[in-house]
This record gives sequence, structure tokens and C-alpha cells, in this order.
Amino acid sequence: MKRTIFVIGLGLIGGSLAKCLSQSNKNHVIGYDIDRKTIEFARMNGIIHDVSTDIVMTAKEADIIILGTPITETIEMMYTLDTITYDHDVILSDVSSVKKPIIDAANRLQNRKIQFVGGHPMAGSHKKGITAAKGHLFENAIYVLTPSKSCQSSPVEQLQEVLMDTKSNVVRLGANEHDEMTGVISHFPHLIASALVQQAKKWQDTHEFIPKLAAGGFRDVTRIASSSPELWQDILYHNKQKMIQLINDWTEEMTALKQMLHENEKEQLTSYLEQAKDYRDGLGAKKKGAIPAFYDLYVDIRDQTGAIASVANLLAEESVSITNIQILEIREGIMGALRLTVSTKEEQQKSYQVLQEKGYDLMLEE
Ligand SMILES: NC(=O)C1=CN([C@@H]2O[C@H](COP(=O)(O)OP(=O)(O)OC[C@H]3O[C@@H](n4cnc5c(N)ncnc54)[C@H](O)[C@@H]3O)[C@@H](O)[C@H]2O)C=CC1
Ligand SMILES: O=C(O)C(=O)Cc1ccc(O)cc1
Repeated sequence: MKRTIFVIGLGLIGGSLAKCLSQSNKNHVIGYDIDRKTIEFARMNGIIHDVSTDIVMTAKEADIIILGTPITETIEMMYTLDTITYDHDVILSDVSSVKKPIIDAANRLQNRKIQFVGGHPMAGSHKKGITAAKGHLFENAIYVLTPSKSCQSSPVEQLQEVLMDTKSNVVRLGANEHDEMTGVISHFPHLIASALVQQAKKWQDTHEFIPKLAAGGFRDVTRIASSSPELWQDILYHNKQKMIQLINDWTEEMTALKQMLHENEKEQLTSYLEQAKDYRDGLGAKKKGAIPAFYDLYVDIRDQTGAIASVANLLAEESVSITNIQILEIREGIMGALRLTVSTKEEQQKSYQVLQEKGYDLMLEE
């Protein structure tokens, strides 16, 4: 017997999960989204097996319901699903980036048939919507599970079994601990990235050349500022206590740095930068986590018509899928450099080999 999995909210994350789970013949995946175009896209592209026309009826049929909606809508949906009379136990899960408000809501659910296991796949992108969904999005990523207070162990194990198809690494965490850690490594960096962009934007009023000077470093640390503002407002709002605490810590850190500069504490500053470098280097090779796996390859090319197309064609012939391509403007006019991003180490190595054989000057980033 197939398990019926009902995915509500078929955007980047819900769509990616549905796409992955519908590929297994153990699952029958039914989808629902508030947006008609999203449902139509999911149906047309085989991301789901069936469309739900009635949330209550489909929820009653489901063995597992996964909420792929923004956090505020997820909490509302949990209360709606709580009012349904189920004739069998149902596992309810979500994908929200913040877990404490979700688990607080889950602990308030009255329905004894619902077994709530919070979920958070630590992979994503700055894109949104079903058109960006990928069946392999969660491969090698951490997938956090946060069971509610009354949840038994068997539903957690069942969900874990279902998630095996995603090829993610499932870990169990408490909601508070999860929010503290994701606050530090995901949510707060997002605030800082946006603040850095805002700072550059203000300086542009008096220094119009700023965007042209914004080279690799600035682009690297601010990439996530291009994510969906609605999604991130929702995440930051739901983790606001931790954000306020981290802003306070950050302010202290900046004050200490200001002091070092004022007092010309060269050694202290070098040691501060060294410690940061050691820790960053120690994070190791690019494992998939909150930061998705990106493998970069730098290709030196002279500024000439068709140069990008030639490189792209060579890689296309080898079935390498380029996830991002960037011209490094710092070198404009002297020597062009392309930064190509692929999503696997194998593709990175294949690209290196193919382009090297054609005489390109290359550099790999580990
Ligand atoms: N974007 C990312 O990189 C990651 C996001 N998440 C979490 O995943 C959840 C969804 O985020 P994304 O997929 O990025 O957003 P998205 O904007 O791509 O998708 C959200 C989907 O939910 C639908 N929706 C909204 N309200 C609804 C409702 N009341 N009923 C049914 N459908 C509704 C929207 O139409 C949309 O298709 C959020 O809770 C977020 O915290 C988790 C990991 C990574
Ligand atoms: O794009 C990135 O680097 C991310 O950090 C993606 C991401 C966004 C939200 C999450 O809850 C988890 C991962």
C-alpha cells in the first residue's frame, strides 16, 4: 500500500519535497497551494500525482501532511487541521526555518490523532516559488526534526523513513536550541547582509562609482540579501528575541573593534582576523548545510565577443549544469575572469579538465 503524502504550499521547499517524494513508487503525493498557477505548474510538471480540491477531505485521506507554507500561514494551517475529525493517526510536519513558535503551536493542538514532528531542511536558495524547485535540493543537507511534546517515537521514525528519499542527513534537535543555532548561522547573517547592502546604497549618494567597485568579496557576503524579503521578514519576526540578542552581541563586537582601531592595536587586530580565518577555514570543504554546496571555478578569458558562450558550450557538451555565472568586474579591461558555479565536486572537476584541455587558464575554489 502506498503512503499518501499531502503537501500544502508548493513553493521552493514544498515543491522540492513533493518533486523528490513523488519519484518514489512508495508514495502517492497530493498537493495544494493557494496560488492557482503554482498548482497548475506542479500538475503539468509531474511534481505531484494529484491536486487537492478540498483541504479537509485530502487531510483525512493522508498518512502524512507536510506544510511548505511561510511560518505565519503554517501556524494558522496547523490550527485549521486540528479541527478535522480523522479516522486514523496522521503525521503532521512542516519545513519552517524557525521552530519554537511552531512547536509552541503544536503543543497547543487538541487533536489526539495528530502526531506533530517539526521539520527544517537546511538547504534552500535565494530563489522562491515552484519554478525553482529541485528534487535533489536536500541531498547531503542537514534535515532537522523537532518532535512536539506529546509525539511518540514511531511517527518520528516513520517520517525519517520517508525522508530517506531526499538523501538528507536527519538530526533531532530541541526547538529552542535549533532557533539559537540557525539564528547565529542563518538568520542573523541575513540581517547583516541586508545592512551591508543598505550601507553601500547610502554611500552611493556621494560616491556614484560604488556599484562598479563592488567586487567578489562584497558580492559573496551579500548574496543572501537577494532572497525573498517576504520570506525573511517572516523568519526574522518569528526569531526576533534571538535576533535582538545577537544584535546586542554584534554591537559589543563592533565597539571592541572600533577600540582596537582607535588605539592602533595592530597585533590585537591581526590576531582577531587570524582567529576568524582559522575558524572559517576549519569549517572545511563545502559540505551541504545551511549554506548549499557551491563549487566555483575561475576561468580567465580575454574580453572578446563570444568568450562566455564558448565556455558555456564546452561545458554543455559535457552535460555540466552551470548554476551561476558571474563576470568578475575587478578585472574588466585587463583580463576577464568568469566565475562559474556548479553544484557537485564531480562537475567542478569535469569542467576543469575540459577547459584545461582547451587551453584556458583556470583556478579552482575548494
Ligand atoms: N527558501 C529557503 O531557502 C528555505 C525556506 N524554508 C522554509 O520553507 C517555507 C516556505 O518557504 P519557500 O518555499 O522558500 O517559500 P515560497 O514562497 O517559495 O513558497 C511558499 C508557498 O506557499 C504558498 N502559500 C502561502 N500561503 C498559503 C496558504 N495559506 N495555503 C497554501 N499555500 C500557501 C505560496 O503560494 C507558495 O507557493 C518557509 O516556512 C521557510 O521558512 C526552509 C528552508 C529553506
Ligand atoms: O541561500 C542560502 O545560503 C541559505 O541559507 C538558504 C536557506 C534559507 C533558509 C533556511 O531556513 C535554510 C537555508
